[in-house]
Amino acid sequence: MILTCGAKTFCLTNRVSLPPFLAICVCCVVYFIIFISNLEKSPRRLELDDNLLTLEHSNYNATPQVTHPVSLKRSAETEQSLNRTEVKQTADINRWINIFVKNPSQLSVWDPATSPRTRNTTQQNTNKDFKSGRNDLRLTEAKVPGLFLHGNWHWTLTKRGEYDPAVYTPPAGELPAQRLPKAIIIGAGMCGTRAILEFLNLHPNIVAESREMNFFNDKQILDRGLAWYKASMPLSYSNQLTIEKSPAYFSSWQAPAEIFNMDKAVKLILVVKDPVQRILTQAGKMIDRIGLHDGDPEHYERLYLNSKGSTPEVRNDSTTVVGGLYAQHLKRWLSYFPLHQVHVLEGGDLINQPAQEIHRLETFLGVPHIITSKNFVYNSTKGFYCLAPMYSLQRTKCLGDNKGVQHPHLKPWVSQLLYDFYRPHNKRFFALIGRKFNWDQEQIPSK
Ligand SMILES: Nc1ncnc2c1ncn2[C@@H]1O[C@H](COP(=O)(O)OS(=O)(=O)O)[C@@H](OP(=O)(O)O)[C@H]1O
Repeated sequence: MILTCGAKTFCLTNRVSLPPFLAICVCCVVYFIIFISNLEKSPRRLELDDNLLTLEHSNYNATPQVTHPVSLKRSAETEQSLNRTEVKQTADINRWINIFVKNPSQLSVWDPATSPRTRNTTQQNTNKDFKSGRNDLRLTEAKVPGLFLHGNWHWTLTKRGEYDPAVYTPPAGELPAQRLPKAIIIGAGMCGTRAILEFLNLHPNIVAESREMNFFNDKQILDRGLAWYKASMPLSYSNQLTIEKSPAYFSSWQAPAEIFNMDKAVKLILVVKDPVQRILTQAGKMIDRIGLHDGDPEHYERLYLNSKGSTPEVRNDSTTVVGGLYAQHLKRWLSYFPLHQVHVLEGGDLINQPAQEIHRLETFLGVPHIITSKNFVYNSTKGFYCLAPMYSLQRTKCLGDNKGVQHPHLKPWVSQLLYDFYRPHNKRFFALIGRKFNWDQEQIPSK
């Protein structure tokens, strides 16, 4: 309407005949629509841990060779604009990127003109996207390494820096697939499970699922079945080993049997630390989370002390306390798995000498020795070893702020009570594993 009126006025004042002018207007409108639709397909930034990769896209309706690099950086703006679905997509993307980082030689630019079969598949995905009204990046359905799709665009991941092919090469011609874990970090919670997962994930032959799946300890999740569990795992090649960590498995009644049913040859990793220090981690986390003061012990003491009677006792019904009864839990595991299938490491050793502990784990897992002390840098602010940058653009990566929390100070009599409580349990644990750790009160490092 507006267009016609405007055109009429323009024609009358300028003495131009109407049809050619209308044709120009229609062209402008068409051009405008094309411009808007291309805006929708313009590159979007994705959340990534490291400024490590370049994502390129090209429109396969246009010339596939024309690519537009997009640097990926974590940014507050991106994080805010992500809705829940997109966050899920981002997690998928990060999982893929994990594979790509480890398998750079498999990266390939997809040329739809020479790959008609893939194009058909991807076209279907694209249609599905449009039908469901979703306009997010789809990665999970892309079957070609290095490629994923968004609308009419195909995206190609390229990386800066890569593993030396002498160190790792994926099997020729193989596509990555999701596999059940061959090793599981079963616990114990608060003892360094995240550090082990992150450190092992440096290894090119190891692919770690970063989420705690809690599959074998939770009946409701277990009911989803092994196929669901497998489909939740990251992509890997056949010469890689998938690992998962869920610290709740260790104290779970059902987890040992269920994991045995999945794979009786699965390798189990158990990290333990002085159970009193473990309690302090839990108390420290509570203080941190709800902003308590060290001087408000009555709040966090409830985690481990029962002060209902006249004399306070250690609460042997609290999960915080029970979590440190290592012998009790390990016994259940050993009724399914032989001890040589369980690698036990001490949390303090992991903190002080991560490279040595990971070296032992590499032996246990049967992967080549690749991770060395060069992969770690001590961060004096954090008070822990962090991951050294692997590539020029990467920064040092420490574990999150919820690791290495400030521990509250225990009153001497409470400390005595806890050490006396755990001593016989620790003794049984040492007898089970055939090793002894220095978990006596005198040995407590001052934090
Ligand atoms: N390198 C490095 N950086 C940071 N933290 C490290 C590291 N290595 C081990 N740890 C110890 O990990 C403790 C937390 O254990 P988890 O990761 O098993 O906790 S959780 O169960 O997943 O919540 C955590 O316990 P707290 O120090 O008491 O917070 C750390 O001591």
